[in-house]
Amino acid sequence: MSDESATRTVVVSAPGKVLLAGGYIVLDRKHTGLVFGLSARIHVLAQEIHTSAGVHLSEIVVQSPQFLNSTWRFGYHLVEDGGGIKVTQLQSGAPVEPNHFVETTLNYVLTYIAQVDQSRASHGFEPASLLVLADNDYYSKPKHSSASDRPSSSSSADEPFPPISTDGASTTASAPSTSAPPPTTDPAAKTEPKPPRPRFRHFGTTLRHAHKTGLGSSAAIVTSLTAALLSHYLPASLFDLSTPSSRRVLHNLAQVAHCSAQGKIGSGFDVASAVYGSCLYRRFSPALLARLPSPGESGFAAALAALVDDEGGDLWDCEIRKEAVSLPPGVAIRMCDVDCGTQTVSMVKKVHEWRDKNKEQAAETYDGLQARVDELAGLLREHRTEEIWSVMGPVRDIMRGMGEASGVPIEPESQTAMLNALEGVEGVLGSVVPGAGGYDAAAVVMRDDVETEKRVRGFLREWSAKNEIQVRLMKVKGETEGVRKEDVGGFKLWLQ
Ligand SMILES: Nc1ncnc2c1ncn2[C@@H]1O[C@H](COP(=O)(O)OP(=O)(O)OP(=O)(O)O)[C@@H](O)[C@H]1O
Ligand SMILES: C[C@@](O)(CCOP(=O)(O)O)CC(=O)O
Repeated sequence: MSDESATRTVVVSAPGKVLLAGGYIVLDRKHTGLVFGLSARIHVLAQEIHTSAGVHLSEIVVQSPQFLNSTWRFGYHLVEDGGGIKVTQLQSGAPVEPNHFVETTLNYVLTYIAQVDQSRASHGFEPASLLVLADNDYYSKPKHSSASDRPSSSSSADEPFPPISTDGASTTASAPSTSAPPPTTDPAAKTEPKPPRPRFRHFGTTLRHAHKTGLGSSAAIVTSLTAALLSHYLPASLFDLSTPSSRRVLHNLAQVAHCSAQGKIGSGFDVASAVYGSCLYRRFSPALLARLPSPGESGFAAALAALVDDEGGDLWDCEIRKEAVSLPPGVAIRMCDVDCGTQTVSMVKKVHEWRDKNKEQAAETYDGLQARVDELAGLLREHRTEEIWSVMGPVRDIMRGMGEASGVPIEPESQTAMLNALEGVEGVLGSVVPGAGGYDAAAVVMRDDVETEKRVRGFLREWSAKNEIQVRLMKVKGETEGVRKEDVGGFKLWLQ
């Protein structure tokens, strides 16, 4: 690797999220939500593609080597009338399902880069490879994972999956997946020590069929992909992730791209926490995005850059209060995966229908929940550990009430039964079905010690057996840090 390309190789990671309190109300600018970042991160490694002498490539390749059939190749072109850069997914060989979040992010970020770095227009974008590596907790465990947790020989050979070393890092770059040993049924193999769990597991399925746990994978990937592209293509004088102004650019650009990919239905709390980590969040005015042309439309590039740069500082009216949020020492936020997942969009639609038909009751409920959000943030910030239960219980009651009134399973009965019992375990301080509720992973606020963890694991094991379901305590913990640059050295076995 030349010195020049080494400096352009970058790894960025962004955290997942848990909206501990404030689901639904945070969609309204009148209200706020209490969101924690999570230790589960999505990493994006950006590097140049080296071609043989005389070979000219103009491609951006995004790969998620933990999933089958997850290599997306894009061509790109400049659209006339200031329509920006548009990417087109290239198909070669077996058809690959589009990745809407990745494609949309490329359209927005490449357009922004071309607009702010005018010198680039003359030579376009050098080909680049972007590798997405998600911490294992973003998806439920595959039911029949092989002993090695690596792809079987049936996975596509164009999906590099380096062999795993004992520390979870891979040992060679771009080794075809066929190098993984096939699953064995030899009974003698049972006596062999279990191979170490890889840091980035192969899920043995396509992304579409993966069971997500609800940690905010789309916001984390849009944010880390945006940051990786900006860091890779722009000189440090125009983008430096360690500066507040560049973080603001990243936040604004990732919000716009994520909102567009999501169909403008979210409050943006997940992107805010992917960038800034834990915070008390008030959303931006939805009108902010209303005037922005779509990618490819006349004037899109200039309007996007003006919106993202916000030179006057008066466009983005969201509030991200980091100082309002912390965790008492010795207390952790943990997550319990119930291996189901939830359709947030249809739940939001139904809750809004109820809110619009029952204005008074809804306003009372929303105000009641807001009071609890503020109280809970205050208790945690002031380290009043013994009082946590006294606010988390009422948060659950209000969420359950809102679910019953609107006919939405915000806290489904099965979750109610489990959380009630779980709250009886010594060391558990409170629990909640976070965010929109439903069957995403439940959040548990508990003492951060091995004894409590043992008791909680034991409880979940028994609960799973008794109820013939699969509930498990995930490794992930609440943490405060947002997006960050990672040491490329830790990923060198994924380098090309
Ligand atoms: N590892 C990955 N590689 C590439 N794209 C990914 C990856 N993980 C998630 N995505 C993108 O994010 C989409 C999932 O977004 P979705 O909003 O449904 O989930 P989520 O953000 O995890 O949900 P929630 O907000 O409930 O946690 C996928 O369809 C894909 O476009
Ligand atoms: C319902 C909502 O307020 C929270 C959704 O949270 P989650 O994706 O279920 O963690 C929607 C939003 O704020 O984007």
